[in-house]
Amino acid sequence: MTDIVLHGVTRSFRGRDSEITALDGVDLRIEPGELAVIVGPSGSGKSTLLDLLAGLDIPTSGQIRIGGEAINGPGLNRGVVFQQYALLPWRTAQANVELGLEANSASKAQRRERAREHLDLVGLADFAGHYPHQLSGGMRQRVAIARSLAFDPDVLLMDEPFGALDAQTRERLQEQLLDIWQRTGKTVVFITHDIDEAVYLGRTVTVLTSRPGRVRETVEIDISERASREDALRRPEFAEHRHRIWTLLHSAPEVLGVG
Ligand SMILES: Nc1ncnc2c1ncn2[C@@H]1O[C@H](COP(=O)(O)OP(=O)(O)OP(=O)(O)O)[C@@H](O)[C@H]1O
Repeated sequence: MTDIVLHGVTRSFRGRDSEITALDGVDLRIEPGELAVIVGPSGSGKSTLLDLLAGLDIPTSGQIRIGGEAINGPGLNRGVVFQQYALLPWRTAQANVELGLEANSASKAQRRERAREHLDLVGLADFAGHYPHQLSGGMRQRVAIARSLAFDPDVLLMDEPFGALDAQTRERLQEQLLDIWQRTGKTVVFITHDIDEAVYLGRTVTVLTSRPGRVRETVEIDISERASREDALRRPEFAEHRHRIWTLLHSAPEVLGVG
């Protein structure tokens, strides 16, 4: 299991006549095997943070270490799932999952077997031969998750992965993600706008301030004995955490109109 450490991470973008600081001095530690949720107002640098973790972008200053190693680019120790499915339309679900395995040295038969296993893990074993246009939005996103898990990354990075889905599908996938997380023990970083989703999924929820994004607070989500979703949502701790995060988000300067 792998930890993630951000130390003084700043990312600025040069605009036409000014500089935009998306993230400013972010310090964060995510424990090995943790499901860490990041929330923040629009423009607080959540996607920028995920791109930096994925190695798709590099910080202007500061350092990111994953499993003790400095991040300087993309790597097979990290799987990424974006809001849009990013599946290749001309490949079947099976072939899309195999795609993630083509970069490592597995044989064709091994790739086929691993892709099957992971389609099974997301409940899509019967849809292996279907093309993306034959699948619902939720199914496509499950294929994308299977693809990211198939090459067995240490860390799963998810940028609003359920944001484009209807409420019922979203709830089903949240439950499936918790199940996969418990079964695989991966370190997961999950970005969302949705406070209920954050509290339901997160074992920690880190709240960012509005631009420039800084860590406002990391809230430990401590909900005992979650027998089911309904049970978790009914607990007084759920309401307390929800209220705490709502308050942290809404006391941001942007919302008060003073920043
Ligand atoms: N490549 C870029 N060039 C210039 N500015 C950028 C670039 N990428 C992000 N930004 C700016 O950085 C800030 C943070 O953007 P980012 O997309 O990370 O925020 P976010 O919290 O993910 O927002 P949202 O919740 O709306 O998706 C924004 O002001 C955005 O305009």
